[in-house]
Amino acid sequence: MADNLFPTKIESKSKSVQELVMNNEEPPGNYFYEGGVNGVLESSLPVLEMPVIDISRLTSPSTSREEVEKLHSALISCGCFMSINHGITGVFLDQVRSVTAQFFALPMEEKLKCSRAVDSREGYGNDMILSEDQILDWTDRLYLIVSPEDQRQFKFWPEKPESFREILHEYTTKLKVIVEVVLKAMARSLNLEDNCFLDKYGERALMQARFNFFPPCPRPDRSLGLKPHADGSAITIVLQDKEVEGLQFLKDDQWFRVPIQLPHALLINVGDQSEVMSNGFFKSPVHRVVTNSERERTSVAVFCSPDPDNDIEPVDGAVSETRPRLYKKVQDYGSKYFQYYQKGKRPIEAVKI
Ligand SMILES: O=C(O)CCC(=O)C(=O)O
Ligand SMILES: [Fe+2]
Repeated sequence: MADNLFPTKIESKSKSVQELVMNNEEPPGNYFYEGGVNGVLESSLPVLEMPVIDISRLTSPSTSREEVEKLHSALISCGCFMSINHGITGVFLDQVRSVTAQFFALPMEEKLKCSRAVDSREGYGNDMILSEDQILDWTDRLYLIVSPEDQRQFKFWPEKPESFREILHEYTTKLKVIVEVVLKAMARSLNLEDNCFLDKYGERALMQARFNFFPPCPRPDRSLGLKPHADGSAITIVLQDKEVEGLQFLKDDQWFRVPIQLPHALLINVGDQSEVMSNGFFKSPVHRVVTNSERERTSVAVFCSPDPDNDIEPVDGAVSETRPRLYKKVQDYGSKYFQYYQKGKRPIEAVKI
C-alpha cells in the first residue's frame, strides 16, 4: 500500500551509481534504453564548431558591438558558446575541479552526510524516481542552492574537502559578474534595452550548482549519463571535465560532440527562461551526456535562473505585430520543470501559446 502511495520513497534509496560500480554489480535494467543509444562511439559523431566569445570584449566600448554580433550568431545557431577572458583564472577553475573530484572520491559514508532527502532535489544522490518506467541517468550528483544566500541549506554542503564551501562561494560570486554581462549582451544583441532580461532575472535570482559525477559505465551503448534535456535556467554555465568528453548538443536533428580543447573556457548555454523572455529569438538547446566504459567524468553546471517570484514572459520589445507573443507568463519555472525532466519531456512545450 505504502509502496503505491510513495513509490519514490522506496526507489530513491537505491544505490548510487558509484556504489554499483564499486561493488561490481550488474546495473539494474532501469539504467538501460531498450533499443540502445545511438551515436555514443566518440568517432561516430561530428564535433560541434563551438563559437568562442570573449567576455572582456563584450564590456569594452571599442569591441562590444562586434562581440555582441558574434554572440547573437552563436546563440541563434546553436544556443551555446565557449566563453573566454571571463575573469576567472585557470588556476581557480582547476581548484573547482579538484574539490569536485575530492568530494566524489570520499568514502561513501562521508558523502552520505550530504544525502538529499527522499522528496528533495537538494543534496547528494542519484535520480529521484517518479515513475516505474523512468530510465535513470548514469550519474551521481551533488545539487546545492547557492543564491539567494539566505536559502543555502548547509546541511547539504560538504565539510570535506575543507575548502569546498569557500571555493563554491567564491566561484559563484565570480560567475554572477559573468551572468550580468551575458544577460545584458543578449538583450543588446536583439536591439532590446540593455537591462530588460536582467530586470526580470532580479536581485534575488536563483543560482543552483550541480556537481555531476559519471562513473565508467559497463554498457555505454545502452545508457546515458544525462538523458536529452534542455535547462530550465535563464543561462547555464558549465565547467567541463578537462580530459574526458561526453556532452553533446542537438542541432538540426543531429547530435554533435562538445570539444574539450579549451580547458579554461566556460561553456554557457541558453536555458528555457531566456527562450521565453526573448519570445523564442533564442532557443534553449537540447543536450545530453554520454557515458564511456573506461574513464570517470565530472562536470559542474551552475543554473542561473530568475527570481522564482518574478513573472517571466516575453519582454515587450521582443513582441510585435509581425512576431506575436509565443509564450505564456510563468512563475517559478524551475519547480515545474523538474517533474518534466525526470519524465524525459520538455516543459517549454507547456508554456507555448
Ligand atoms: O556534464 C555536462 O557537461 C553537462 C551537464 C548538464 O547538462 C546539466 O547538468 O544540466
Ligand atoms: Fe543541462
